[in-house]
Amino acid sequence: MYSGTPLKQRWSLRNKIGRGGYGEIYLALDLETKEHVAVKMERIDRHKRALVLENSILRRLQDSKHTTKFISSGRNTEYKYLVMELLGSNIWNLKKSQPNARFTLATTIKLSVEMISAIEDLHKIGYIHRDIKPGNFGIRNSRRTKTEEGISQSYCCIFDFGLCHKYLDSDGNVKPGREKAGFRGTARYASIHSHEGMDLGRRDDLLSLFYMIIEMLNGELPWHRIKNQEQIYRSKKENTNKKMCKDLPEEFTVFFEYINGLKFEDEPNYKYLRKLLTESYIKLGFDENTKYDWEINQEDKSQNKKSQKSKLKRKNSRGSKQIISSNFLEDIDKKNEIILPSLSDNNIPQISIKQLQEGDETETSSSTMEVVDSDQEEANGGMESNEFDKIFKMINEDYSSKSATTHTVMKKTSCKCIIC
Ligand SMILES: Nc1ncnc2c1ncn2[C@@H]1O[C@H](COP(=O)(O)OP(=O)(O)OP(=O)(O)O)[C@@H](O)[C@H]1O
Repeated sequence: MYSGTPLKQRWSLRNKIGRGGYGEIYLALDLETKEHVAVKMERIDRHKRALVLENSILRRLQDSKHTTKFISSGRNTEYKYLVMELLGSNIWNLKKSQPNARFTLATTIKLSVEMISAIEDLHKIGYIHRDIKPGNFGIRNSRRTKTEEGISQSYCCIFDFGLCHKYLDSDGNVKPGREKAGFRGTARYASIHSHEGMDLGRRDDLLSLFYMIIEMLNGELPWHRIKNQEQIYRSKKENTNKKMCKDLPEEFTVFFEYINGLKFEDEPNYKYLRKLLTESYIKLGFDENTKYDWEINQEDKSQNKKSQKSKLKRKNSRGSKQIISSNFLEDIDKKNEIILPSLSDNNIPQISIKQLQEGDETETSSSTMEVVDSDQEEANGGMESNEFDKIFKMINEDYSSKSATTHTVMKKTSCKCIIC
């Protein structure tokens, strides 16, 4: 774990918010702007140099609304680092926080449409992702725009480009598929082609997305509890699209059949796929004002808080002694507090930083790539979702009291409190 001085005298690292196959991600405070950012760190002695590839791809993707904003990159004596926009929760954590750990059809379709755009943007710059999974998509909490198909978007972002592969040659042609390629990605979401050692193409990112769609809707995939890669493969073969799409609108079957019919070199018709899902969305009676599940839950919670607060006010004004359930009195439970460090940071020692060069990119070769297991944590960037919840809750609290330099106090569980 990094415990050094602020990077480039500017980014002061706080909590770890993610860890993965090759790096660790920290919440950091930009001492100049006082904004929170995300910093991905990779040890300098790591020979696979995934962060260099990630840095290069992220810079090239800056015209896309579906990825994080690049802020800076560099290295010190021990680490390479990449500073980027901080997103909210990733999709895995959001899904886990919903009742039965699943999304409604409306949310799943909306997210899927955005994910198709995110994947398309990456493909357009000549790369395939090869590790499409819920832990690699996050939500940007800013205003939304509409897609060509009329659905609101610009909300869901893709990240983690460390396993990307360039599928176009320098003339912009699709490179011929390699006869034999090793397994790539995360077993739970990997396409059958990946299990079979075939070279991966654009279709495989979409096939992984299809598994994600089923998981978002059902909460789990049929092979959810299987760890062994070979058994996961067998389960994927047994659970045909017909079985998995059984209770879903017919557009999902059409979606699967289309991507399943793509050949290695085929360019997917992303617009067609978005249109299919949007049609199903409209048929089901949803429209652009339909909210994401977590927005509805948040609204419910804040409505509850408001009504409880006003009830409390009324009762207090009558001068009575009350025992209340204190979900909303989160900031006074000293027994369960988490301390968010002060926003002010003085004493910043000097540190020498060398910027990464734009062309300093490496394409991770198949022989050196890592196989990522389908472990639950792996779907989520290596962190338990409750760890994320605490941290992102802290950030929200922090923003609401940003001018203060004192500590923000939060509670972990609900309590009872006597109000006099
Ligand atoms: N910009 C960001 N804002 C907020 N959270 C982020 C950001 N980037 C990454 N994370 C969090 O960190 C987790 C791990 O990030 P990322 O997938 O980039 O790391 P990794 O080392 O490549 O992981 P893996 O090996 O699991 O793919 C993500 O799931 C996400 O929750």
